[in-house]
Amino acid sequence: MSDGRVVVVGSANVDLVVAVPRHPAGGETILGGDLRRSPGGKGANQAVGAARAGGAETTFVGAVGRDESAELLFASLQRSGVRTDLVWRVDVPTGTALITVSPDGENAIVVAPGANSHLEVQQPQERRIAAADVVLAQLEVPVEVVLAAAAARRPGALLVLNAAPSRSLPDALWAAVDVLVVNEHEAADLSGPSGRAAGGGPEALAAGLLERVPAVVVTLGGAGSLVARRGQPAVRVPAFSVRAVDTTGAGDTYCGVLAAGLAQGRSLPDAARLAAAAGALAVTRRGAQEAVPAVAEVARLAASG
Ligand SMILES: Nc1ncnc2c1ncn2[C@@H]1O[C@H](COP(=O)(O)OP(=O)(O)OP(=O)(O)O)[C@@H](O)[C@H]1O
Repeated sequence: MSDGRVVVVGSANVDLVVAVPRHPAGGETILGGDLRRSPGGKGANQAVGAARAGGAETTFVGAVGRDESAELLFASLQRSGVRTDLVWRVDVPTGTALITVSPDGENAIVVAPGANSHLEVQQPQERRIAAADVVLAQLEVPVEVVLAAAAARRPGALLVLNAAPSRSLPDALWAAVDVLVVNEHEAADLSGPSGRAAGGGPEALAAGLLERVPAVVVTLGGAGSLVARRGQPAVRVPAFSVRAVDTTGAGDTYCGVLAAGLAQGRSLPDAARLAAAAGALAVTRRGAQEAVPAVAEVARLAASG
């Protein structure tokens, strides 16, 4: 099976995380624990997933500033084997997520998109996209960028869209998507009032979304995922049973490995099984990119299921 070529187009952020006894109220100052800085952003996380856990030849197309945060992101991407030669450097701070975590594990997050808002797809990026088997995108960068990436694909190459965070999609993007990956909330948001009223379960939501795209994957956390394709019965992909420590980044690891599997010529259900193994391993470790497992670990867990 070939390595497969994936181009991930999306966001890169540095996560600044502080544990707090409780979230502060407006106007209040509280003391928290030590500051943790870690590489994140859905695009960068998914690129690490595709390369490190999925084994695909992966290019990340994103934008960062000329600051220390950018260096942290480059180091993490490159450590995982992601090609970073087409990442834009702009005169705007690198995207930053300010995250406080309370003892019950609830996060409060403010994102400053910074450089992510300045991402562009120009000729060098278009050429790399034209050589890809799969283009993987999310919605933390301007939607015009996702459309430009979709337009640069060669015939037969797939656009996998992780429609997160939730926002409505323009018709041109609906028309370009080959595989839509959403969690249950995102599926309900994209389905609108009629989809939600149809009974609400993942099968019903996926059936509604199949009217707009040829294939849908609904991720269901510890309950696994659902793979639905037009004209075929939907397939439930069970989760692997693990001790969850930190669920951050499970969805991103899943998306990266799903894209890698498709680029390597696997069927959607087969790619989803590998993605489930990678997502399960990711929840056993803290952090986002730091928690992404290696290909061999994913293969071992997948073979045990
Ligand atoms: N607790 C868990 N145990 C085993 N597998 C899990 C667990 N949580 C997630 N996974 C795997 O990872 C996949 C993606 O997780 P999830 O559905 O939570 O994505 P998400 O909502 O996009 O997550 P997030 O944005 O928080 O990373 C699941 O479909 C499942 O296969």
